[in-house]
Amino acid sequence: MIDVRALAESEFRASQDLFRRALLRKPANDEDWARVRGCLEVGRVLGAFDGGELVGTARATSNELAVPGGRVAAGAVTGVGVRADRTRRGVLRELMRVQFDDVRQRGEPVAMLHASEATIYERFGYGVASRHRKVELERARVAFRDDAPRGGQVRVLDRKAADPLLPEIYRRCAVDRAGWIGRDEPWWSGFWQYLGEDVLVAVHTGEDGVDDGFAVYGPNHGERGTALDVHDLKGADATAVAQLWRFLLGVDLVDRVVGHVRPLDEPLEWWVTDRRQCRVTEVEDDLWVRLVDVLAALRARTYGAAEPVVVEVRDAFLPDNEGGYRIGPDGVERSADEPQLRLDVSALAALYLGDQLASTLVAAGRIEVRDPAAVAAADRLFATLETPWCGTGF
Ligand SMILES: CC(=O)SCCNC(=O)CCNC(=O)[C@H](O)C(C)(C)COP(=O)(O)OP(=O)(O)OC[C@H]1O[C@@H](n2cnc3c(N)ncnc32)[C@H](O)[C@@H]1OP(=O)(O)O
Repeated sequence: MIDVRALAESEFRASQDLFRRALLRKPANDEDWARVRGCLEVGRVLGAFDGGELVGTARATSNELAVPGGRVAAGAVTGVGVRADRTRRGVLRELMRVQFDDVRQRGEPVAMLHASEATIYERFGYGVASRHRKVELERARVAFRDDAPRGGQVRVLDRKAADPLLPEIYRRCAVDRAGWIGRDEPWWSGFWQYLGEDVLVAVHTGEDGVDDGFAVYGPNHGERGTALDVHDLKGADATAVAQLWRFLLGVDLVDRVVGHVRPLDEPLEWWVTDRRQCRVTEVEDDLWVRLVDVLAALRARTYGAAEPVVVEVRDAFLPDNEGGYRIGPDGVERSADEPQLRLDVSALAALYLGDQLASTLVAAGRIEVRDPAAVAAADRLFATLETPWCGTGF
């Protein structure tokens, strides 16, 4: 019998050690623990017990998620692990059940996570809501086109000088892209600690004198020469982003610049003279989203101009979400009308931020079509101009 409860603060470190062991890592040293401790919220660190022994853990922090046309309160789930001698006995299933109850009670319509494996979370109703890519550019072969955006100034700062500036610039860079999440002070200190001392920061200042973008990067010396790893790069507009890339590609003694966790629609290949030099070496799932309260989550976003569509949602794990929803530009209601489309809540997550078109999920067999006219309408309702992108690990 598995018993899941919120852990007392005195139990937090044991749960973190269990999580790290589950990820095949050593328990945290005191310095790492102090950093992690700053991220933990009392009441949101769950422990699963079997016969009084801690055998699994999962935690969440209170955050928000940008959705098309708005923001929604979201539980950011992380620290999920089950002791290796107790896996595949339903421990995670119990943790997920209790965590979703808690997320709902806190009035968060959505839970979100980054997954260690793509095979774990769909059964609990999560779906891939955004993706990211990795890009590599051979510095010697890359030149910016004359028509690429240009303007403002880039200055280099060391980490300490950048520390107080970046949270504010990050907020300024949120613009309207779905997938953005908040970064609090413990997040930033964890980020700096994770990257260590050998990173630099470039800050872009716009023509108006306001800092509106940054890149966090560091050298990586390997068999293929020296790469600049770009760990984080955000800009309030295309000029800030292009100017930061231009700067990075101009740093001396560097063979390659590697952008990690970049948005799929970043127009890098359009900015350079030889687009083949912008090599996309990975496309991966970024944010997994779970619509815990489907009605509230659907109501948190706006929709494109199209006829409303009645969608039947299946949700085996949280069955009170099951049923029909009428989704249109004027809002979302529960509906008892004949459904035009049927889909699982995990497939709805793939539509939610605009990552996938309904027609793609129809072709994938993930949406059952009762009324073919509804497919094009659903495409127009859910589509967004920018691809969703989170780009923030947690
Ligand atoms: C957000 C994050 O923190 S991501 C980090 C996740 N943690 C890790 O990857 C650490 C290593 N792995 C683990 O600790 C565990 O294997 C966990 C947490 C992934 C799964 O815990 P378990 O207690 O074994 O899961 P549980 O027994 O509840 O499984 C429920 C279902 O998921 C399936 N499942 C669980 N883990 C996996 C997996 N890694 N791959 C495929 N299927 C899985 C089970 O087979 C079971 O399927 P069923 O519903 O058809 O019976």
